[in-house]
Amino acid sequence: MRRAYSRRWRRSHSDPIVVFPDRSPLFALALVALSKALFRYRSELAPVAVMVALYVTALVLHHRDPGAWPWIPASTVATATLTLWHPRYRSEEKACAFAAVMAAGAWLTAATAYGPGTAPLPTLLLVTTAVGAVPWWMHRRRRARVRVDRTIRAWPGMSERVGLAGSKIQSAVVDAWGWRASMVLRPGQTVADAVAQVPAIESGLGTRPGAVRVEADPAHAGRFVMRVLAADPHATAIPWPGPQSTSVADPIDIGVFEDAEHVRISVLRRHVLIGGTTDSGKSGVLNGLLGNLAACRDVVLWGIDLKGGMELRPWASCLDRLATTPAEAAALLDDANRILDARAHALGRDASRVWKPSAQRPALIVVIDEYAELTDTAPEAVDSAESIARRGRALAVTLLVATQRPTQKAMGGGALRSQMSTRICLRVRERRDVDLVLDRGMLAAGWHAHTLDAPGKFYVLADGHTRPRRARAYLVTDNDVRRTAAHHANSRPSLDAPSTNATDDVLEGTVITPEETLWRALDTAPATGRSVPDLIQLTGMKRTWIYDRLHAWARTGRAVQASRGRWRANRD
Ligand SMILES: Nc1ncnc2c1ncn2[C@@H]1O[C@H](COP(=O)(O)OP(=O)(O)OP(=O)(O)O)[C@@H](O)[C@H]1O
Repeated sequence: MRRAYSRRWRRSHSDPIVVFPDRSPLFALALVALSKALFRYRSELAPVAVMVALYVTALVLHHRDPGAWPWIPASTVATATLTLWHPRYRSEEKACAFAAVMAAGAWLTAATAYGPGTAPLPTLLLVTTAVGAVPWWMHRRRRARVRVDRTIRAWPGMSERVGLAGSKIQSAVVDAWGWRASMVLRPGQTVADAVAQVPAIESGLGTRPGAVRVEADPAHAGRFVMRVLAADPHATAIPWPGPQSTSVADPIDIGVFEDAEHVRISVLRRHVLIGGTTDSGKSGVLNGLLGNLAACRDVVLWGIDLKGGMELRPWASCLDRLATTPAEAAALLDDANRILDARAHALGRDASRVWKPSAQRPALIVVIDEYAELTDTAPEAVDSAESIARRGRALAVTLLVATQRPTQKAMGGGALRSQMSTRICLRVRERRDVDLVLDRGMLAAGWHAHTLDAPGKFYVLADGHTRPRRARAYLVTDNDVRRTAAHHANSRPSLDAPSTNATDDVLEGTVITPEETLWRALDTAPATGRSVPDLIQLTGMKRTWIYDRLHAWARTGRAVQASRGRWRANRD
């Protein structure tokens, strides 16, 4: 249940004014203190107020018309049923409200008929109120709302103590993880002032460190949103739900924000930069993206992994090409440029402006894990990468780049980084790295990636994500990767004819996919075939992967089992 507190709230919740005769100051002071306490604890005292109201109603009804009691059960059932349809309540809340209305109605019926003072009705009322009050008192969001009410009331004084004197809470919303408030700054104050005061605000509100977030309001320099988290929704790893995308045009769900909203980013026509220190979860984010892209029939995936293929090898069966040495990487990027030329030519012929991906004309995504390795070991490839970054968008050739620290040197100059329109910043070691990954000025605007405290936590700057909101990526396990890669390996698309023709003349000598290696091994096998252990060693792939391909090719007559456990190409 969400509830907005606005100016209306202030009008209807202003402190009560107590009027009393000017005779006894002590009595007057006691009355003021009591009425203030009753007002302050009105939410906690609500069950007692309901009990008193029920008793008085029963007293009046019993004295006026005790025979009217049959009307009460009918209206009770109608009211209780209405609570079940309330759209803002969750099912447990509806069940509690239903039970409370039914119990109150039953008691009121009996008390109207027999009189509220007739035993055991008073005892029953007391016991039922006490039992019914427990879930009310324990209710997490009721307590959160009360805390928010009190904070709003205390803010004028607190704002001075936390260094934001004159700022105001304009409205507040309680949600599943805590609450957030629209704040108005005093003229002259800036969001940067609020960001600088975050630790003081946390101390003033009495929260744990790290519970308060400040987000600028893009529409007004004198306003911001203050997010207060009662509990950290990112405290534990969030399991990967598996691939959700079926087309490269679908935004990919890579994790969740703190308010449980999903983080969806587009990779079609948008180059992606993933930055973060070692062990911050870069490969996890890459795996989440690859897991979804592997399930899409309109994108071909190429990979460059200069850490010996450690990160991308598990996806080999879904990658059309995988480069693991600097020479292979340079050749791969060269080929991607040839594809760009061929596609540009094809588009010119068809008088089209952009390459629209389909299963027959797939997009091409080049994944580069640890870009700094590429600039270090294959500097000649940097121009090719930059050319893809500059020209690739319209031609549906996209880069997905991960790096530990995207300095000018590591990125081979700033040209590539400036083309990356989607930035994912995981934990960085130094404050200034935030501006390196995201862009200049982002640290000052509240994108505090240096304070992220667990792997997989990140900030994202992309279309539709322009505020500094913390998110956590799904945890993609090795098992998830194995299962997803095996599931989609046989249904990957091939490049379109213009793209294939553009690279055909240079493919000789470049790295080939495990599938191609397997086919060559079968094609050159002796008449007695090659053993499965040999095929495993030649391709570097698992037994199940080998058998999946062999059986698929055997079904189409492409390969045959020469003898038990030995296979070759069908030459008949
Ligand atoms: N989203 C996540 N949730 C929880 N744990 C995660 C998440 N992502 C990664 N981890 C854990 O963090 C550790 C490091 O992750 P990962 O290898 O992805 O980091 P990295 O930044 O790629 O590291 P390196 O730079 O050394 O390659 C792993 O043990 C992994 O299980």
